[in-house]
Amino acid sequence: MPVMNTNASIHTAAEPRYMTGFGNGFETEALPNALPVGRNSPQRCAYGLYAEQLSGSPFTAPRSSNERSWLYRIRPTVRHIGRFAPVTPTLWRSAPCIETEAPIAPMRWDPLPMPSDALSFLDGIHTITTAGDAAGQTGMAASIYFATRSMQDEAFWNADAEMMIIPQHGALRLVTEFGVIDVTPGEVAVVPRGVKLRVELPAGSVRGYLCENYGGAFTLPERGPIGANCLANQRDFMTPVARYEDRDEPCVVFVKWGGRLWRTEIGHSPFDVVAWHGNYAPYKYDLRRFSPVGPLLFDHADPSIFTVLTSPTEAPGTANIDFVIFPDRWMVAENTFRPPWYHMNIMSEFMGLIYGQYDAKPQGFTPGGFSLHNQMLPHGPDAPAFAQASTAVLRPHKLEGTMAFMWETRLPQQVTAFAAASAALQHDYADCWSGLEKRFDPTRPEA
Ligand SMILES: O=C(O)Cc1cc(O)ccc1O
Ligand SMILES: [Fe+2]
Repeated sequence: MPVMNTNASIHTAAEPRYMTGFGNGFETEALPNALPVGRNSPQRCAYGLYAEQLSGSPFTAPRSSNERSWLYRIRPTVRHIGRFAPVTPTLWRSAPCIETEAPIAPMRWDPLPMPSDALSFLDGIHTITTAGDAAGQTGMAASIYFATRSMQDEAFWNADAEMMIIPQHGALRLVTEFGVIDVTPGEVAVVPRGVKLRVELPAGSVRGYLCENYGGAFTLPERGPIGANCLANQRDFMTPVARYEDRDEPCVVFVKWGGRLWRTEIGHSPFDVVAWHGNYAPYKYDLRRFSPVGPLLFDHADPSIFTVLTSPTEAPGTANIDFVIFPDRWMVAENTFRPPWYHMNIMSEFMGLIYGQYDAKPQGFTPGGFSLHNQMLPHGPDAPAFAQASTAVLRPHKLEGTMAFMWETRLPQQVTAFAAASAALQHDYADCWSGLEKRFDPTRPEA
């Protein structure tokens, strides 16, 4: 049965409504019988709507990765564009972007302060790292976003990337062609490539993390021996019901295409989809619904056990991006150094902290901050974390009120000039390990 949403108002004040599931063939209509039954392209669509397909994968992609939706809209998207003009570049960058010769090192930044000037979500994207090549559909960009004003009579779509938005401070209302999504810190939203959106701020200024995924669309990881349940469960993903605006007022449409931002002006709202069906649609997920599975007796498992979503590559098990979280969980392993081990990794790791404290870095990694542990560069718990974890009496212990995340990519990440020159860069980051003195004593095998 199609999900009915008869609220055809242009206003977005009403609470959004969602359908649940991941990658379903959803159906939703904001007016009764707006969706054609049993076919995609009738000779004439109901209500004088136009039918349009949005393809997220090549037509011929295997069924498991084939993504497309059918949209029934007031005007086809070809009528949502005029002549495009380039926008004066902001601090938003795309790969490839090699603009600094900053020496290789583990890097960490304090939270960037909230700007005081009027910034929309688009104005306030500050890119920190890029990897791969947007045109080659490989790699990613990690940015911090700020916004101090809602987008109004403005819309945009990202032709270069799927976007994962992780609010860290403040709520966002994402008005999309497919419907409206509200997200707050603790939740994440994913907007597929090509989907138009407007970002509103229902409760004031915001800050958060933005991942642009140039590669394969985020999907759920394989579950292997874990079986059918736990980790991120399909039913906890939420996709909005159809909602449209029938509004003939001027609107500026921005498009991120070819690593540049373009703008065009039209005379109506592009959020004019009255009904849609398909499996290519935006969604949100509450990270607190993730059911962690971990070592129940001894040792520290690889962080891949906490993968929420993965962007695959052609190479099995080799992600373009793994989106991994470190949520509340019990630590129970016996005779174990419980925090992450010291390591070097062929993948490169961008980390952020949404709230709380991260066990490997009790100091210096604060909510809103971020770090980069690039390909094959060493890192691990700081000296205070080592001292604590290697001497603690090991009882079951709950890590509570914490939510760190990692975007881990197979590719090296390039730091932008903005990030390299930022006053928030911690030049003394490496000092957090300087207390790890030589402890070796060949006469004391018992340590
Ligand atoms: O470096 C980090 O803090 C992230 C991380 C966590 C973990 O538990 C194991 C490996 C890893 O890279
Ligand atoms: Fe790591």
